[in-house]
Amino acid sequence: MKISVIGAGSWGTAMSKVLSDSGHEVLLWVREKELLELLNEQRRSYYIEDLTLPEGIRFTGDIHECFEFSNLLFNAVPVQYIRSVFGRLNLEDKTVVNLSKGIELVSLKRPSEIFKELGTFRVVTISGPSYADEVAREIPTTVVSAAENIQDARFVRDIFRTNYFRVYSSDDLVGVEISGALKNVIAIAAGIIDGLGGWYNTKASLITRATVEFIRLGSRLGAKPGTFGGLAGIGDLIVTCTGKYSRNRAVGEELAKGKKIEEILKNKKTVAEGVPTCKAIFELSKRLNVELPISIEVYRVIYEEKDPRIAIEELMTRKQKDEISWLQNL
Ligand SMILES: NC(=O)C1=CN([C@@H]2O[C@H](COP(=O)(O)OP(=O)(O)OC[C@H]3O[C@@H](n4cnc5c(N)ncnc54)[C@H](O)[C@@H]3O)[C@@H](O)[C@H]2O)C=CC1
Ligand SMILES: O=C(CO)COP(=O)(O)O
Repeated sequence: MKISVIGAGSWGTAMSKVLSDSGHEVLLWVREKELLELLNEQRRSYYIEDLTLPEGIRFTGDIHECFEFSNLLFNAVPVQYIRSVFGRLNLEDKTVVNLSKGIELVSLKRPSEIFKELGTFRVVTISGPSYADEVAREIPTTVVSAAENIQDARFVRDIFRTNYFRVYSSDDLVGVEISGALKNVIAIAAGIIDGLGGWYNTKASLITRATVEFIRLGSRLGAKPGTFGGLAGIGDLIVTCTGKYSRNRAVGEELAKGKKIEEILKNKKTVAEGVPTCKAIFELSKRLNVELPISIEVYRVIYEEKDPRIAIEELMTRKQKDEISWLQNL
C-alpha cells in the first residue's frame, strides 16, 4: 500500500519506519530544508539518533506530492500546527490517521475534530505508550487505533505487520484522544516531582489520581471510562510519567528548578504538547465545569508562575473525600 506521512519530527520518522517495515511504500513530508537534505543524503534525522531509515521510505518537501501519492495520510504534525499545515489542502477523499496528542488551544478541539472540520470524512487516531526512540530501535511496543466506526480502527490496525509494533483497535475515539492529551499535562506534573526530589510515593499517587481526571473530563465529552484503564490511558501515563525520553516530563523537571516556561522552550527543536494543552484543558474545565485539580495546578505553575511546592501543598490539603477509581466506573 502507498502511505504518506505528514510531519518528520521524531514520531513521524519512527512511524515511517514501522510502516515501511510492514511492507508499505512510504512518502514522508519534511518541513525543515536542512532535515530534508540530511534525510536525502544520509537517510538519517537529527530527531532520532542512531537511526538509518530503510530504503522503502522517500522524502519530500512538497506536501502536495504526498497528497497525490496516497489517499491514506498519517499525521505527525503537532496539534497546534495541524490547521496551518492542512488548512488550505483538500482533505475530502483522504483517510487521516492522526498520531498527535493534544487539544488545540484556539478551538479546544481534539485532533480528529480538527480534521473533520477541515473536510476529512474518515479519521482514526493511534495513541498509547510509544516513545519514538524505542519504536525506532524495534523495542516491543503496543498502541491502540481508535475510530468512531470500529471497522475503520481495525482497517488501520491491520496495516501494521511487524513483530515489534502491535496495534489493538477501539471504537472510543474520544477516550483515546482525551487520554493522549491529558497524559502530556500529567507528565509535566511528574517531571515537577522528579525535579523536586524524585518522590516515589507522590509519583504513584499522581498517576493513580490522574486517572480520575481522565474519567471526569472524558465522560463529560462522551468517552468510555474503561478506555482510561487501557493502553492510551494508564499505559501512556506510566510511560510518560516515568520514562527518561518524555519531553513533557523534562519540562516539569526544569519548572521545579525555578525556570520560567519561555526560558525552557527557547531554542528547543522538539515539542512538549502538554504546555499548550494544559491551557486548553484549563479553559475546558471552566467551560464544562469539571473538577481537574492536578491539571489546573500544572496550568498555574506554567502560566501564573506558581511555586510548584505550594501547588503540591494545596493539592494535599484539599477537602477530604471518599476515593473513587476508574474501576468503579466500569
Ligand atoms: N516523540 C514521541 O515519542 C511521540 C510523539 N507523539 C506525538 O506526535 C506529535 C509530533 O511530535 P514529534 O514527532 O515528537 O515532534 P518533535 O518534537 O520530534 O519535532 C517537532 C515537530 O514539530 C514540527 N513543527 C515545529 N514548528 C512547526 C510549525 N510552525 N508548523 C508545523 N510544524 C512545526 C517540526 O517540523 C517537527 O516535525 C506530537 O503530538 C506528540 O505528542 C506521539 C507519540 C510518541
Ligand atoms: O507520547 C509519548 C510517549 O507515548 C511521548 O511523550 P513526550 O511527548 O512527553 O516525549
